[in-house]
Amino acid sequence: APPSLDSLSTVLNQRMLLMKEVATWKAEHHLPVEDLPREQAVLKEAREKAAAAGLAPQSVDPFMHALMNAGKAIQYRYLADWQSSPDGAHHAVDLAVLRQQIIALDSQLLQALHQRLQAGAFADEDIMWLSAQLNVPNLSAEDKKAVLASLRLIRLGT
Ligand SMILES: C=C(O[C@@H]1C=C(C(=O)O)C=C[C@H]1O)C(=O)O
Repeated sequence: APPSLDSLSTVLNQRMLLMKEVATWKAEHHLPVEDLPREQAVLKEAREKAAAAGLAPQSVDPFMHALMNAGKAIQYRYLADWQSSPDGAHHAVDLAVLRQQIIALDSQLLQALHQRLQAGAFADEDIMWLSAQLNVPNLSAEDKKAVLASLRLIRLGT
């Protein structure tokens, strides 16, 4: 792997894999996928963690939006699949627990990004390598591209 991209790809996959669990909870509790107040809270937390990790806080906004858009799209695809054949045996994990895990992963993501950017800007090979590593069920090629493109907008803090 190119330097310091390993943990970035691992944590990105972990965050997107959790979307199946989130969708399971929402299906059981008849909750909508999109929760805009929650997205605001996630974004605010990400800016604070970005600043603490040594990144320019606003520069992570497009990345966080792309991640949350990908996360919602993954959930919608699960819910569409379960419409005709419910995932009956699966026991839902509490949404509050899942959200704590998501916030913890975001913190790790921002730290990994800081480490990576200290070694230099993302090169085309880095993006290609990451693209091959991101393999989560129900993640579309377009959503993956948007997440990867937004990575290049992240800047070190001053
Ligand atoms: C993951 C969730 O679903 C959606 C995606 C979010 C995210 O990726 O952080 C946040 C809020 C929701 O719009 C959630 O509700 O926690």
